[in-house]
Amino acid sequence: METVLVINSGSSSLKFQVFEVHPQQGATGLKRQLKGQVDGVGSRPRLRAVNWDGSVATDRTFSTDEMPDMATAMTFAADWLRSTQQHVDLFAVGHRVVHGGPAGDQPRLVTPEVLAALERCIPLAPLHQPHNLAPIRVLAARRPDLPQVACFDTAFHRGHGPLADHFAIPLALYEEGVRRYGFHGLSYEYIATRLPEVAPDIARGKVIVAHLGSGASMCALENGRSIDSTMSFTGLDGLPMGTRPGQIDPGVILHLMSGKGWDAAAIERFLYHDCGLKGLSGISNDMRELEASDDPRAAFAVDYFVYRVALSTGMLAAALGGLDAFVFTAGIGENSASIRARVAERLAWLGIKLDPTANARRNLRISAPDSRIPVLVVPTDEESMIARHTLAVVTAKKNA
Ligand SMILES: Nc1ncnc2c1ncn2[C@@H]1O[C@H](COP(=O)(O)OP(=O)(O)O)[C@@H](O)[C@H]1O
Ligand SMILES: CC(=O)OP(=O)(O)O
Ligand SMILES: [Mg+2]
Repeated sequence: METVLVINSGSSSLKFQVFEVHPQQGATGLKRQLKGQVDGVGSRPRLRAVNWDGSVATDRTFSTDEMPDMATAMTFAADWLRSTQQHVDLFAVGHRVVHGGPAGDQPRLVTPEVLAALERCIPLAPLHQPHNLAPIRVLAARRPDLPQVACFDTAFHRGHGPLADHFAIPLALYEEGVRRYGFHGLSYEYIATRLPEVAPDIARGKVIVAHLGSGASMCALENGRSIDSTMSFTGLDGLPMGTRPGQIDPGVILHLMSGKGWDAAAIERFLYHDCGLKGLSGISNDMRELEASDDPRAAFAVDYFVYRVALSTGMLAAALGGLDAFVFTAGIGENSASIRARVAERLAWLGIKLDPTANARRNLRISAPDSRIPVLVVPTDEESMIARHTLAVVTAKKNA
């Protein structure tokens, strides 16, 4: 049996899937065999994987001492995968690579030149890119014959018009690559391919997708294409996240530098690791822990998150010039009925109204029948999007 292995490391999780592959059947020739993740990295690490039939392949919790960071998460997951996948023949490996840079408008077969270009993007995604590239490098050294495909979070947004793609800074910097790239593109692309299947009535319309996870952003889709997004040059912009502040006045950074004498490394650590839900609450970056806490600082951090999702909805609805549907996805969007309810309450002025039972059950449609705008929960699957791209890129190369 030949397989495609997909690796996706996020800011608090490492996700992987194994697909059986039949290249001659094209995009339909992928069948999921195994789906797993290490989540809660930094709070309560857990490695869990399920087989294609839903049976549990492994389920293990770790202390934060045993698994302090994403690098150790990667080692535990790789060791476990090696032990279970001894008899399979790898056809290709697909990787989520968060930053594709100015040239990253589509998935790429990894070559030394591609890898070097992606390494230059590390400063633009320090929380993700090193973990995205580490397994590519290890596999390239061990198995130089094995095709590897890099799929970029930024690629789906590369069709943005110039108004959405620029900062108001001198154009020379835009030419150097200082642009509003946008991220979570593999997730938005997957949702855009899912909507015609699950909600054909709205799939071609103006849709806001809220990808609310440890990293969080929102995207304005029109006819399945990205028009604008809350994240920009790096994954720091837009919504508050587990440990990132989201939109912040650059004057704060100047103040940290000249008022408090912080250097670039200290500021980078602060912005990527100490802000967001963790910074505001002083308790945790994990939404589950904040929702379970009765500490007022936890409640404030949750309020702030909900407020900023609602503000960004107004902004993206303006970018679209209207709104036909709102979609929740990712860790928080798929699993927290209370966050969905609270966001919807703040959007009542748009005519949004949830059906509490449908929301509690996480139905596909969670809006009330008389809601002016349908609200959906569509579970994302970045890995299956990566598997499809990987199969297409490798097959095209073999047929060339
Ligand atoms: N039942 C739940 N209620 C609230 N938040 C949840 C729930 N399940 C998961 N989450 C949150 O989802 C986030 C992780 O989302 P995910 O999309 O997997 O993140 P990432 O890919 O960025 O690591 C965490 O903040 C976690 O607390
Ligand atoms: C870009 C980003 O923030 O990704 P994640 O949500 O997986 O951390
Ligand atoms: Mg993610």
